[in-house]
Amino acid sequence: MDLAQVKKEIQFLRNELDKYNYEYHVLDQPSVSDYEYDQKMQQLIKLEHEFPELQTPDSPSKRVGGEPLDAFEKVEHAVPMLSLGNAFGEGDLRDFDRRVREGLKIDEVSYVCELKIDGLAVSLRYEDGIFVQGATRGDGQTGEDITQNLKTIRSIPLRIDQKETIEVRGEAFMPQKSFLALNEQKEKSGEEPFANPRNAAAGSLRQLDPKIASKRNLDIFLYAVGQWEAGTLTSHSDRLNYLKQLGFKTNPEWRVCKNIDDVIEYVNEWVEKRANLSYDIDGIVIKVDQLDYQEKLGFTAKSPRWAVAYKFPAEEAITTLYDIELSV
Ligand SMILES: CC(C)(CNC(=O)c1ccc(Oc2ccccc2)cc1)c1ccc2c(N)nc(N)nc2n1
Repeated sequence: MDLAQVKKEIQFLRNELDKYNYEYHVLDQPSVSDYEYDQKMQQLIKLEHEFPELQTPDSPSKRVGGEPLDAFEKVEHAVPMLSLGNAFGEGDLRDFDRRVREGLKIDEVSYVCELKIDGLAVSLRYEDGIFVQGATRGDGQTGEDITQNLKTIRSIPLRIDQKETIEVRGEAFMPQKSFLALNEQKEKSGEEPFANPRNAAAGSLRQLDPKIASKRNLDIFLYAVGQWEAGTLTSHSDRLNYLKQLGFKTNPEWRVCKNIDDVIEYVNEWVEKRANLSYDIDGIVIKVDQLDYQEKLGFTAKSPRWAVAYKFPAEEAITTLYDIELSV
């Protein structure tokens, strides 16, 4: 094959692998076998190895992790990653709603309720449609550059069909199944097991060697947009739909609630349903849906006045469950 044909073949393989990856890890609807996926990946890696000048940072071959880093670089977030005030009961939620309605001088305001995934907050930056940088939350202003590790999360798109610079935020996490398998492996090799999936996800993303992170089956749900010049949407729910349209994995359980009574109903529903999820959650995040209302309410020193995290009571039961699972 001449160089032009190699280029075409590489581009074809990349598009195929990106498509398979999206179907499997974002839609959970694979259209090819693992064997066929691996075959195509091996072909791509071989061609990129033979023609290193055709390597690009957004190739699906980068999912398996490159060389280990000596240290993580610091990253200044273009837009700070804020934290959330907490609510511990129905009274706190009604107080939050009252403060919001008084701040807006209106009688009823709709909210978006989202599951609060028990993982690690991260920010993903895309320039010219390419995933160029991923960082931890850090202190909200400065985080650590963990781009290489985040590239190994198969549900993170390495390219999106949007040219404006955009920063999206979400929670990286380890599914319970992967957590139990990892701890079994650690038990077998006499290593200290992780206490919970959140620590396992944080520990995996803090590995300097991306090949380790690549084997940890991490996943992510995106839930917010940070910097985005071209942002013209008017509600948070529209933004969640837009993130999904761009190819990001968003959590399917979010709901628009027309008032605080519906929010409380949603929260109570998930106190029960939480145990059936394949990942850990530690609460529900409630956000004023309309972006102009968010703008009007603004922020305290470190949190938005238009959002709150309802925290579930810390569960002994869950930890006991992991202990039982490990002991069998
Ligand atoms: C609401 C927000 C705090 C994100 N939003 C921001 O971080 C944020 C940051 C600057 C903003 O605007 C500013 C721009 C410039 C300066 C200051 C603020 C607006 C929102 C948040 C935090 C944690 C969440 C979580 N664990 N789960 C879900 N599901 N949602 C979450 N949402």
